[in-house]
Amino acid sequence: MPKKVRRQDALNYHMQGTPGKIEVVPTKMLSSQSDLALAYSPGVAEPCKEIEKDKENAYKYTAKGNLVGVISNGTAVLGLGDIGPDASKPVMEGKGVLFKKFAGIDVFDIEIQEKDPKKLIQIIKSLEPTFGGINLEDIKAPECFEVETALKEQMNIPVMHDDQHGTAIISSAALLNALELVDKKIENVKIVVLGAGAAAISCTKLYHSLGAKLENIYMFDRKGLLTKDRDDLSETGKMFASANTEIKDVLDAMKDADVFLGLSAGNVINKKHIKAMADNPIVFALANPDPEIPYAEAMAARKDIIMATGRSDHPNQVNNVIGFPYIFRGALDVRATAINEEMKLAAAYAIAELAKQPVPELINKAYDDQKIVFGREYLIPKPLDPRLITTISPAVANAAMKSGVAKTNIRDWAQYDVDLQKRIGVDQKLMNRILTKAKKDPKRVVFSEADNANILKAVQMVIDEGIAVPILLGNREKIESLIETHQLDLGGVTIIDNFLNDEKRQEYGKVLYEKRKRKGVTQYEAVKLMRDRNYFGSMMVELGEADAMISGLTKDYPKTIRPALEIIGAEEGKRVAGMYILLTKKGTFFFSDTTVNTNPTVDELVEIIGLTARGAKVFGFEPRMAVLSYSNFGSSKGEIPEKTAKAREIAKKRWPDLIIDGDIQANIAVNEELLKETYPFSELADKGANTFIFPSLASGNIAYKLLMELGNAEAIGPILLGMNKPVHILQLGSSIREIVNMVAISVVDSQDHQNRSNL
Ligand SMILES: NC(=O)C1=CN([C@@H]2O[C@H](COP(=O)(O)OP(=O)(O)OC[C@H]3O[C@@H](n4cnc5c(N)ncnc54)[C@H](OP(=O)(O)O)[C@@H]3O)[C@@H](O)[C@H]2O)C=CC1
Ligand SMILES: CC(=O)C(=O)O
Ligand SMILES: [Mg+2]
Repeated sequence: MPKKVRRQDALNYHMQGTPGKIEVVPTKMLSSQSDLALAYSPGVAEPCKEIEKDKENAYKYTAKGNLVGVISNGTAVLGLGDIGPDASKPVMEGKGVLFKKFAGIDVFDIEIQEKDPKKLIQIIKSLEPTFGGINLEDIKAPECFEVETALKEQMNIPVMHDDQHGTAIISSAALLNALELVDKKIENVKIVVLGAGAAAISCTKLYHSLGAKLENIYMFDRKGLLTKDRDDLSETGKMFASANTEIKDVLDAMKDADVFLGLSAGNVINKKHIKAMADNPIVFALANPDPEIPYAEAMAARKDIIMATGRSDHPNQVNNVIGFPYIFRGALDVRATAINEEMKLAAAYAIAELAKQPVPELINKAYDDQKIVFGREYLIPKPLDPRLITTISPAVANAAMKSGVAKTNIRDWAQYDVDLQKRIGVDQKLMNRILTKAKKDPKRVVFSEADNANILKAVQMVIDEGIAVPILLGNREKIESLIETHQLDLGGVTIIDNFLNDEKRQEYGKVLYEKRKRKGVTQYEAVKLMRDRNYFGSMMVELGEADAMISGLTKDYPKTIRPALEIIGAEEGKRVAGMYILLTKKGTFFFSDTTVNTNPTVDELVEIIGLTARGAKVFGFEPRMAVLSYSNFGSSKGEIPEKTAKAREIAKKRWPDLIIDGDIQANIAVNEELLKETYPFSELADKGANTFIFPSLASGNIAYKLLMELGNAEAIGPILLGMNKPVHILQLGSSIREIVNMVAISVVDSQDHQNRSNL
C-alpha cells in the first residue's frame, strides 16, 4: 500500500529535535589538554606543512577524501522550479543524509546565491581544496551544461551534475531492462520526451548513445516540440530538434510512441496520452515530487503498460538515489579525477544487471514480504538493496582504473567488498525488520490513552503503514475533536468509550473480582477500577478482545504497569522484566533489566537471563550474554560479583546451549581482543557480548541512559518480558516514532505469544 506523505508530517520531521537533518560529528578525541594541542595549534601546524609540501597529503591528514560538496543555486529544485538557494537547502541536506547512510560519504551542502553561470563556475572551482568530489544539484538548464562542462575541465576532482547523469544512468538501466521485457530494440523505438532541461537532455543523450535514433525522438519544452525551425533553442536543445514540424502537441506525438520519458513537471499528461501509445508502452513519468501522470491513472489507462516514477511509494522507482551515493563512493575510493563516460556506463550496466539477479530474502522482507522478481514491476533494484554499494561502487572504481582517471588502485577486490559492507552497517535495519514482521500479521492493539494528540498521530502512521488494527480507548468527543484539529484520517477506527458504561464495567469487574478477591479487592472496588482505562484495556487483552495494549505516555511507569500485572500477570512460573534494545555505532545490544526488578536475587537474575535470551531471539538475534559486575570471573569479592557469578552458573546449567558468561565487567564483555588476551576461556572470547544482564535496575537504567545521551545510541523499549499477554509501556512523553515502534514491537510480541501457544 502506498504510504501517503502528509504536509504536516514532513514539516514535523524536519523541525523536531535539532532543526534540519544533519550535524557535524568529530572523528577524533578531544578530551584532554594534549588532544587539544594536537587537534588545533600547535599540533595542527604539522599536517598543514605536509599538505603545503604536497597537496595530495590532504587525503592523508584531512577529511577531504571522503567529503563531497552537494552544491546548488536553487534554480531547478525537484519539479518545484526556481525556488532559490535558501529553499533548496532541505533537498541538499537530504542528499547529504543519503550519501552518508547509503555510502558512508560525508557531505557539506552548499547553497549559492548566484545565477550567472560564469560566477557560479568561479565560486565552485574555488572550493576544490575542501572537497574530494562535487555533486552539482538542481541547477537549471541550459546554465547547468555550461557550469558542469567548465568545472569538469578546470577541476581535478570528480564533478557530476546528478540531475543530468545520475538520472540518465538509472533511467537507462530501467529502459534497457524494460525494452528487454517487451522484446523491442532501442534502435526502433519511438520516444517522446517531455521536458528539455538538465535531466531530459542528459537522459536522451545517453539513450542515443545506447542506440536510440535521433529521428525517433520527439522532445518538448513548455513552448512545444523542439523543431529545426525554432530559433530559441540552446546548443544542447538543437541536438534533439525534430525535422517534423507537423506534430501539433504532446498528444499527437504520443500516437504509437513506444516510450514516454517525463522530466518536466507534475500532472501535465493524462490517460488519453497513455491510450494513444503503441503496444506495451513504457512510461517513465519521473518529475518529482509528482509525476507527469499519477501512477494509478496511468495504470488504469492500460493493462500492458510498464510504468516507472521517481517516487518511493510505487514500483519501479527511477530515482537518482540508486546511483549517486555509490558512483561517488567508487570514484572517491580510487581518488578518481573525474566521473567519465566509462564510469557512468559501467554504473548503468551494473544496475541493469543487478535487477536480474535473484532478490535476497532481506529485500523481500524490507518491501512487505513481496516475492520480488525481475519483471514489469521490478525493472531496477530497490533503493534499500544493500547490494547496490557492493555492485555499483566496484564497477565504477574499476572503470575509473581502466580508463586512466584513478590516482590509486584497488588491488584486493574481496577486501574492498568487505569494506563497502561495513560502510552501510547492518543493524540500522533492525527496526525495519520489526516493522516488516508486524505488517505481515497485524494484530488488534488497544490504546488506553487515545485522547492524546501524539497517540492519535501515531495511530495514523500505524494504519498508513498497516502495522496493527488500533482500538482507541478514551472519551469519544475528545478523540473526534483531536482527529479534526489534526486533520487525521481515522474514519472506521474503533473507538470505545463504554468503559464508563455500567454493563461492560460490571462484566469486566466480575472477572477482576474473581482474580483479586483473595487480595483484598471487593466486587464494588473491582467494578470501580474498570473506570481506569489501563484496567479496562488490560481486561480487553486478558479476555481476547484485543491482542496487545499500549499505554504509559501520560502516566508514570508503576501506575501503568500495576493494572496489567493484576489482570494479565506474568507467564506461569515466570517473572516480568524490562529490556531495552540499544542501536549503537558498534551494533545492536540488549539490556536487561532496566525497568522492573530493583534489586534482583540470584534466582530472579536467572529468570531475567532466560527471558532476555528469548526476547533477543524474537528480534532475530542469537544472544551472547554477559552477566555484568564490577569484577571479572571472581577478581573481586562482594555481593554483586558473587550474585552474578552464581546466577550465571545456575543459568548455564538450566540452558547449556546459551552463551552466557560472568561475572564480567562491561568493557571487557565487548572487547574481543582483551577477552582473548586475558580471559581466553570465556564463552564470549570469540565475538564479545551483545546482551547484558545488569545486577540491578539502577545500573541497567543508568547505563542505557548514558549511552543514549553521550554515545548517541538509539534506544528501543522498554520491552516488557514475561507477561502472559502482550502489554507494552511507553516512556513518559515518547515521540510519535517511538510510539509507532512500540506498537510494532507489541504486534511482533503478540505473534510470538500466539505461536508459542500454538506449539
Ligand atoms: N526521478 C529522478 O531521479 C529525477 C527527476 N527529476 C525531475 O525532472 C524534472 C526536471 O528537472 P530538471 O531537468 O533538473 O529541471 P530543468 O529546469 O533543467 O528542466 C525542466 C524542463 O521541463 C520543462 N517543463 C516544465 N514544465 C513543463 C510542462 N508543463 N510541459 C512541458 N515541459 C515542461 C521545462 O521547459 P522550459 O525549458 O520551456 O522551461 C524544462 O525544459 C523535475 O520534476 C525533477 O524533479 C530530475 C532529476 C532526477
Ligand atoms: C531526484 C532529483 O534529483 C530531482 O528530482 O531533482
Ligand atoms: Mg535534483
